[in-house]
Amino acid sequence: MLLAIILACIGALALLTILIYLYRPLYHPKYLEDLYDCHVVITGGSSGIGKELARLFLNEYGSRVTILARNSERLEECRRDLSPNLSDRLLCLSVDISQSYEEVENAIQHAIRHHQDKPVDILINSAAIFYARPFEQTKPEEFAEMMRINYLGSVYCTQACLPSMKRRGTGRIVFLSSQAGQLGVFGYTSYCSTKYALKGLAESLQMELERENIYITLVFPPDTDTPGLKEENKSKPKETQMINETSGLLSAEQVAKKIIQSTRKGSFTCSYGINGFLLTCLTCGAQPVTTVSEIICQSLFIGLLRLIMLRVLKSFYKLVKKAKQIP
Ligand SMILES: NC(=O)C1=CN([C@@H]2O[C@H](COP(=O)(O)OP(=O)(O)OC[C@H]3O[C@@H](n4cnc5c(N)ncnc54)[C@H](OP(=O)(O)O)[C@@H]3O)[C@@H](O)[C@H]2O)C=CC1
Ligand SMILES: CCCCCCCCCCCCCCCC(=O)[C@@H](N)CO
Repeated sequence: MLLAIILACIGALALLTILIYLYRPLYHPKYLEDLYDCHVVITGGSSGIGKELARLFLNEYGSRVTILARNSERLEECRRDLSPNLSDRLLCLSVDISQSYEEVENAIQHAIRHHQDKPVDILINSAAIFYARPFEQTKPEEFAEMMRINYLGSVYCTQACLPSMKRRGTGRIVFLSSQAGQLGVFGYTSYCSTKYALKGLAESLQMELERENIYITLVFPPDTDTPGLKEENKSKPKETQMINETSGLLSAEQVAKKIIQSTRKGSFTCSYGINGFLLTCLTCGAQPVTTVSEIICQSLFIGLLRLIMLRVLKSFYKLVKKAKQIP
């Protein structure tokens, strides 16, 4: 009996070794050791997660930072907060990333000139708008606006930064998706779609850019304590609130720190907490992998995770039904 168990274990180990050999990670990004003097462009860097990222890059790593956002007053306030001594390492530019590609391109060119012709090393697409609202209460133009900012804005910024990355054969591009970019949630018909769109963009783009040594990170945070979330909470349907609560609430600093870590590693995905980890494992589909542990978790657990997810989903459907009865 004992012998049979030992043999089975050895067999399983051998099989696993062969599998690991056959299924090596798709690519091996080089770890970004030195962030000092790196030029980091952060869209939506005047608030929330983007602002926290700007703070960390500036103060912890000594990087050069360019922030793009619309509201000039908020940008000015952000400049005073992050760089009270008016360092020229921080450039804040007022631009709407969703309006015209030319405008975005001019802003990026301006930023490169400002930072002593340093091309963009890291682009972080954090700018977005979001609110939770039932489908029928969302106007058609609101769907268009959200897609323009959250999706097209990220496309424009990426296109404007890419040529200089390609020329040098190095670069990192980050897209802020959300756990709501991994599953549909009550009240997020417009928002989820924009975040799902980023997944298609990121996967296709990584296939084009891996040979150029440019790596993409797709980030899936749960609710994060930011001015954007406070605004969203003012009119959030209780169904959305209850579903989101199951994944907890993080601080912008927690989210930003892990984004920097994952970007340095060049990981394709960046997720948070146990729910985030399981959700990312479950929804990996045809995403690229960069580590053996991802391959093992995904191949061993997806079936089981699907069963768990169906239970979770059932509880969400129940909760939504119940909520209709509560005035
Ligand atoms: N907070 C959360 O719970 C979660 C957030 N996320 C994602 O993380 C990212 C950051 O979120 P968060 O920090 O909460 O957001 P905030 O609402 O706090 O900040 C959004 C930033 O984007 C900028 N922005 C919005 N529209 C435009 C535009 N058209 N052009 C340029 N800049 C724009 C805003 O500045 P201005 O208005 O002045 O232009 C602001 O700086 C978003 O992509 C969001 O979807 C993901 C999961 C959870
Ligand atoms: C098998 C694994 C089980 C996993 C459980 C899944 C729980 C999902 C909760 C969904 C939370 C969505 C948060 C969106 C936050 C966001 O993007 C907004 N705050 C921005 O507006």
